[in-house]
Amino acid sequence: MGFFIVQTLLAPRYNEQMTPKARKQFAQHWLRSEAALNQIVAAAQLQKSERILEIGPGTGILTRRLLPQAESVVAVEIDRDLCKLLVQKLRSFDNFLLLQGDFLTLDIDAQLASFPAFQNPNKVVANIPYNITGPILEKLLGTISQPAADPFDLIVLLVQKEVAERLYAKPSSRAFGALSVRVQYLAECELICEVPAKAFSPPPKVDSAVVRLRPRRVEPQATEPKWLETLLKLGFSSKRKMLRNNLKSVVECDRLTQLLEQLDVNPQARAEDLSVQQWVALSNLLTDCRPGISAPI
Ligand SMILES: C[S@@+](CC[C@H](N)C(=O)[O-])C[C@H]1O[C@@H](n2cnc3c(N)ncnc32)[C@H](O)[C@@H]1O
Repeated sequence: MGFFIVQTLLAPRYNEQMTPKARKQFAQHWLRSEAALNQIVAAAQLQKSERILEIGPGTGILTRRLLPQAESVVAVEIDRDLCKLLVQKLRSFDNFLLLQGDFLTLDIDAQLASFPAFQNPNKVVANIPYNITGPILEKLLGTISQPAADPFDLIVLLVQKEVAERLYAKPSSRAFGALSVRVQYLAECELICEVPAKAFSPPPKVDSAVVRLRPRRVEPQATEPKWLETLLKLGFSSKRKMLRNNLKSVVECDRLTQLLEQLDVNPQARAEDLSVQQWVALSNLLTDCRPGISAPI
């Protein structure tokens, strides 16, 4: 068994040594740094029995390092011309499967139905296109109200540094925001290393960082996850305002003050001062404020 491309490709012939011109439309920046590649692979803590999903293999520079260390690698690449190149480059690996398509819309489980050796990848390792980081995170982790049914064991991603900072930010820090709460509700997040723009060709306008996400099997439980999502939207709607002002359409100031004190939170706190656990606790205490629920007598 070699590798498979789901759609038949007609593309220019590539010399394996040449690096294809990066296409802006697909946010292509080729990683050049051996040090960064080594850190990504080490962060994935691979076992030979593991199945990897890679998003955007590009020229295959990371894929080539993953293949000898895992049972299988399935990679999703949108650029048809690159798929042609990858097929040529990685033809000697029989544990590689290439799917051509848009990661965001591709039904990967359905595509893998006829390839048992590649089904149910348990880790994700990728240098992703930065322009779709949010939707990729959502597809991998799900949302607070709809977490991934069968979460990955580990996700290692190279992302824009500014996004990375938000993912692992601590409460009350500059970077802590609604994205931090949403993602940290679903996964433990840690910084592995920073990667300067010059580590890529062509260099992106921003620096990057490798992050490791460990999806939680038992997440901090919100009794009404949709309500928590609504509260986060309201709470972070105006970053400079105190939380009690941002939430005044759903709860009276006095009651919120009392609840915040009960949670050991300063009543003058802003949304970013609450930890994920405090957000969950607050939403659980405020379930009676949901639209359509009458206030307690
Ligand atoms: C930043 S480059 C990384 C390439 C390679 N992994 C590396 O480290 O050099 C992002 C890759 O994602 C691919 N890509 C962009 N949008 C995609 C999408 N929606 N689905 C799948 N792949 C996509 C690009 O074509 C490109 O190969």
